[in-house]
Amino acid sequence: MDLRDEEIEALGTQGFFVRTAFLGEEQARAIHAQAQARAASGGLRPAAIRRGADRSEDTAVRGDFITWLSPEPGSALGGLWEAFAALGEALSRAAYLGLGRFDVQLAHYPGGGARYVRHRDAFPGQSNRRLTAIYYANPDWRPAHGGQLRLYREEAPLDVPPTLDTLVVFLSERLEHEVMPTHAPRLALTAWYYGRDVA
Ligand SMILES: O=C(O)CCC(=O)C(=O)O
Ligand SMILES: [Fe+2]
Repeated sequence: MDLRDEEIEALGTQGFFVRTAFLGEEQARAIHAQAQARAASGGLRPAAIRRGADRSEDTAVRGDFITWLSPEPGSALGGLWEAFAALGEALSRAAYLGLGRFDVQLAHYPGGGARYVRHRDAFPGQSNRRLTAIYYANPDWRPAHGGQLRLYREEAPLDVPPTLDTLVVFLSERLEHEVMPTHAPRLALTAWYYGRDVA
């Protein structure tokens, strides 16, 4: 996969970049269909948050339902997995991030105002999550559906709508972000990449 110079530069200066039309419409729709079927199968669980040492669920903080994926060669989600792998390799080469393995989560926000309050995905010294890559699988997303990803960069925050085939990449320790209240079902597939020094 090819990274653009401006994407590598934006990652360094702003801590993120956004690419629309990442895989193309046909592949994106197939990913949507498979993700949607997984969400409808009832296999997703309320996401947990950490409060001190405890794992707890608090839908006011985080209202999505999640599952962790495994590679499924030959399927649409398997194709996305491969694209995440290629992205990690390209970023390691181009941006010297030294990325190793990654986990992939499917998250479904059911609508009804479900959100995820402002947070960071990693804290220096506490976690080895280095990079977050989020891929959205929502055809026909409209402004009235809300659910933007709000990125707290140095200037005024940037709102990214979770439209089909949009990819957002950011440094996990650096960028605070938030999922604005969603008023329609919203699907996101997120890869978290770890540093190479972790087994
Ligand atoms: O779905 C999104 O846009 C972001 C979700 C998020 O921030 C997270 O799961 O950590
Ligand atoms: Fe996050």
